[in-house]
Amino acid sequence: MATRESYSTLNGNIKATTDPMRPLANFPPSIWGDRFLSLSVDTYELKACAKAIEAPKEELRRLIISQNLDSNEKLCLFNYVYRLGLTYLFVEEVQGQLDKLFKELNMKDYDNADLYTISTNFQVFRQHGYKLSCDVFNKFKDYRSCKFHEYTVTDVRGLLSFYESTQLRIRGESILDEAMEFTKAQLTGVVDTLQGNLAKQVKHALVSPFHRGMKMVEARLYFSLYEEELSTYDSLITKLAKAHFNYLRLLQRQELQILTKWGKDMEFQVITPYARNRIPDLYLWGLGLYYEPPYSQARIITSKIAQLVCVLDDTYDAYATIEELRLLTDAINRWEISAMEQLPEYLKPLYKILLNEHTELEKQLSKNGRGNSVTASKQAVVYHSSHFQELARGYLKEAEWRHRGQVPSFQEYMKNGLITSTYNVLFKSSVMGMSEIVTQEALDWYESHPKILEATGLLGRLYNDITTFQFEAKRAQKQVTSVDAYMNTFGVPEIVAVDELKNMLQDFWKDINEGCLKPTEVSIEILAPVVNLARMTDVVYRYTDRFTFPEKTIEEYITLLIIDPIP
Ligand SMILES: CC(C)=CCC/C(C)=C/CC/C(C)=C/COP(=O)(O)OP(=O)(O)O
Ligand SMILES: [Mg+2]
Repeated sequence: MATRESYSTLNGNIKATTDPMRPLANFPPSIWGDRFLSLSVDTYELKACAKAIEAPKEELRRLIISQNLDSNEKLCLFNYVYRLGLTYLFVEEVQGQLDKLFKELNMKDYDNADLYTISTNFQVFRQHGYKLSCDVFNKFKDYRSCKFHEYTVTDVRGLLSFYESTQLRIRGESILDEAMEFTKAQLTGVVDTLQGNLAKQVKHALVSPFHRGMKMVEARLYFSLYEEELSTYDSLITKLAKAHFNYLRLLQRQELQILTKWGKDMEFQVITPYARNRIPDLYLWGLGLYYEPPYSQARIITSKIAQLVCVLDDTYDAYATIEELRLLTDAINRWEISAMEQLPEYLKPLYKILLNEHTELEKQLSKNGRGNSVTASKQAVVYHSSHFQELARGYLKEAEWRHRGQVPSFQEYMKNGLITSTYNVLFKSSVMGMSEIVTQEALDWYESHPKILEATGLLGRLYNDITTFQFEAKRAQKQVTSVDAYMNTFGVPEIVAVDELKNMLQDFWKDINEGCLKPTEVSIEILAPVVNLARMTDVVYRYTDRFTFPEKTIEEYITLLIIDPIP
């Protein structure tokens, strides 16, 4: 690295001679400051809000299992329940009903059904893991002209639901690939001519398709955008949804207060002033992974780990010199407090936090867990620290490429990219946090490199690269990304490389969708945070890097979920 002055290493001890020139990124500061420190949540109020859910929940349970609804009415009800984020309250009931409906399904039933009905049925089955064939859409296509029928174009509600269905496609479903392009083009063409809520629904779906959105935000928006439809259907659902949003909002305020206090106690602002100190934004990631109340511990652990990963990433990419990074990586891989001695003064507090937080986690999980879950979560902590070490080595590899001005082959980049996507660390954080439901079997599954995990990790790596490579190229040394590696390996210009990487993103989503179809390798509860992480990645990196520049999306989402009152 070009340094104004430099550090020298003597027998593993670094001596600061003068200030080196650092690859500072000038990240914008968090807009939240200490704002959430003063959020106080009354425990009595929280309990009362939890209690307010019970009565409408029981009423809705009765409706779900009642014999009075026909199959289409049931699927319609499950669609509302799912889109409002309420399915987890009725897992067994919904599962039992869908099992029966899917078994009894006769494809002939769809002969006279319209585009909206078929698309909604398709979404409900696929969202719950039932592989309803995409052939149900064949009748909307004219096979002589290879085009979708003219009459579909005038059915905007049907088109919208068809567009949402295409987001659930897997590899080989070419009719859904075509339908995605077709519905998107048609909806884009008519959106400005539409009125009222339908206009808002189409506009929103074009910007953020439901399946790829953050669940709780989509639920809140669904509640307001589909209010008329919901209220004509059954006031019971709106009553439950409102009580549920109220409870969740309070719980989230409490969790964010705890995390803000933790961030202040850790003094990130003081020890890593060069890094992104973004607790509320990273809490949003945690919330995106699991919003259900029982996963409070998981949200808090994941958000803390994400903040640690964030300052570590910025230390590697946007502050330390290559010599310092070699020492830091070595110390992280030694994972013992005495290794702190080899670090420059400014890195010592960060190193101490990394180790201390893991020890704290171990203590907390042993204290809270029960029976087998203690053994599994202890094992998860071990895996977690080893993935943290792997992450540090991955970050160093990137730094060495950058330092030498070397561009690796695309294959080599992707192998390391899976590590630097941070997803192995984040997945292990979720395993630790969800300790109540984590078994040794689930842990073994994580370690067996399942396709859905790889697809989610690589989705993160490529999405992040595509939206950040231009910003990162402005630093003192150019960051190496998949865009450079692809251009170099395949000898194509930047525009072609970016296009190819974007196509890969679509394939990763297809693999993720496939991994959620029955029979799944692990339970839906274990799969949920994996898919939700892919959703958060899509939300944050779909257009630009909305993590580094959070005023669009992240700030709007935090305001909607945590600050604004429930209407
Ligand atoms: C990488 C990725 C998809 C992260 C999403 C998960 C997440 C919230 C991780 C913690 C913060 C982090 C490292 C953000 C990316 O920074 P960056 O843009 O500087 O990442 P880079 O240095 O790896 O390119
Ligand atoms: Mg970075």
